[in-house]
Amino acid sequence: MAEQILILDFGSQYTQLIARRVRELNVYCEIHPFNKIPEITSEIKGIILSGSPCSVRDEGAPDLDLDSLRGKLPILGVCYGSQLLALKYGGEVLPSEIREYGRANLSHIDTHYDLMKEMTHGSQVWMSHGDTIKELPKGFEVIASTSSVRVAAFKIEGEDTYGIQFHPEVTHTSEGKNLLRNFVVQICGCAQDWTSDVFIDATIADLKAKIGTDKVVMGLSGGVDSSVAATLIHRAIGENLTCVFVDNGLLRKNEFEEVLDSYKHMGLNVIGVDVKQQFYDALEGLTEPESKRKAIGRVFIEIFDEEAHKIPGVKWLGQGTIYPDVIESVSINGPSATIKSHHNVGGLPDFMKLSVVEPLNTLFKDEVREVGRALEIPETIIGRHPFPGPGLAIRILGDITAEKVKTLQEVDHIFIQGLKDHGLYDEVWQAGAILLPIHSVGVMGDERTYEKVVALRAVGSVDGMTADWIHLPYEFLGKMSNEIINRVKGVNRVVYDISSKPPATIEWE
Ligand SMILES: Nc1ncnc2c1ncn2[C@@H]1O[C@H](COP(=O)(O)OP(=O)(O)OP(=O)(O)O)[C@@H](O)[C@H]1O
Ligand SMILES: O=c1[nH]c(=O)c2[nH+]cn([C@@H]3O[C@H](COP(=O)(O)O)[C@@H](O)[C@H]3O)c2[nH]1
Ligand SMILES: NC(=O)CC[C@H](N)C(=O)O
Ligand SMILES: [Mg+2]
Repeated sequence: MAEQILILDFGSQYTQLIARRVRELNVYCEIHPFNKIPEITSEIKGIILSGSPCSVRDEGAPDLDLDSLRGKLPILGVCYGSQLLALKYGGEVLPSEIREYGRANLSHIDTHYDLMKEMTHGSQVWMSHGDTIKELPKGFEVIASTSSVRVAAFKIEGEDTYGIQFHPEVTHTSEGKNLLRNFVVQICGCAQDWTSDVFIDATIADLKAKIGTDKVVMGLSGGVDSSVAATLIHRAIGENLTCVFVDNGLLRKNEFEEVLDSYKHMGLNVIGVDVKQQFYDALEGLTEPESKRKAIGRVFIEIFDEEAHKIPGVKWLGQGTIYPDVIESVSINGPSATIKSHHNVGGLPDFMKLSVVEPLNTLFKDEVREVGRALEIPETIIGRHPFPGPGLAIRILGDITAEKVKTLQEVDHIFIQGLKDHGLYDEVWQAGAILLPIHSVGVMGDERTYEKVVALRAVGSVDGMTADWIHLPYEFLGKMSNEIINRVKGVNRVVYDISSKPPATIEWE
């Protein structure tokens, strides 16, 4: 892989944003936990120390061996990272009188320093801290201040080590991108040549070297991630790739046929397997969300294993795993709390004697889409809303039956088609319908009804990590409600989900 910036994570909610901003500068970067620092190879051009929910004054606060890094390559400490630098070398960090959260303005900037080049007086910055650097160690110079924070930025004399109290990665810091560019390009000397094309060439070469003449079997879902991953593997090894598209009985209306058809035009070798009943049997009677997810994950693996055995010489299982899936499973204190078990993360069971190949496990969703477009994958696939592997099973609250799936497929179809017909589909990052396990009373044609409730959900997001509900036009929502209640038997009430993530999640289970 090309030159890169290493981001050491102390657990800040903004660490992923730092990575995104650096990549937007066409510079590759990776996030690693502060206590699992990788080998510092010559490809690493600089280090960013992230913020943290911890205080440097806490007993057992996250710490690392800065002596082994300082002076060897450029370092930028952000918030906690800067406080750690100050404290460890003899400075003083104290609780600030007021917890500084929100907008502030740089009242003093020393633009002689590379980090501060082209930053303007009064520039808005985003603060989020409870501690403040009262005294800097000897040899540390203040290079920017706000009216209430004297040490808003510092540099260590004679080396490219910097600290900033504010968060350049947050868009509320109006010149944050300029500051990060100063660090990554001026100070670290990165060439800004990391593009989709570079990624594609390097990945194909890497896949060729790794897989050689072995055979690969891969689960293909019609979604963006697996389609892009399969195309990359196909470019690398051609006919030695076999894709398997599983009809788990939890797909959307007509999806199995439509997706198989769209892959025909892409030259991929795709086998469709109809194993609906196997999934329904495994799900029978299960109501608890995690039990449902685990059962689905298990059957998926069984099916892939069966299919792999049908192809002589298969050594690899291809997966469409992307970077957020990986980050979520390696937090700084070991694996983070399991919020939802994604069925494709966590390794394969022992009985599967296959190695895993995941060409997209360093990319964010929007980057995957960019790569897909560069590979000229049809927009009908690249522009698709994400759809979870466990499918409608996590949108049917309670137990799963074929009849409930049928009902939800009809509702989902009306909603998604409605979004397309009204030019709203591309305004929305992901949308779907949820079948609730409750009945409510209605009246239809003078008759009392006692039928099911569905919820509609449409969110905006960049990478699914955070999301906001979309303000769909009332007229549109009204129309959808009418159509659903009139056309789908057994549904007499429609509600719209107005929760953002966090504190809710996109899927209900
Ligand atoms: N119906 C399916 N048949 C075969 N493999 C599947 C199926 N559903 C999911 N998978 C596998 O599980 C992986 C994870 O699914 P996930 O939904 O996260 O990604 P995706 O479907 O490729 O993309 P998207 O997030 O855009 O839907 C996929 O990359 C694919 O390898
Ligand atoms: O392939 C998948 N397997 C899963 O188990 C899974 N769970 C959630 N999702 C998708 O991930 C994104 C974030 O979802 P949540 O906010 O519900 O966690 C949303 O895009 C969800 O649709 C999944 N995708
Ligand atoms: N955002 C941060 O890194 C905050 C650092 C530390 N927890 C503080 O409150 O000052
Ligand atoms: Mg999917």
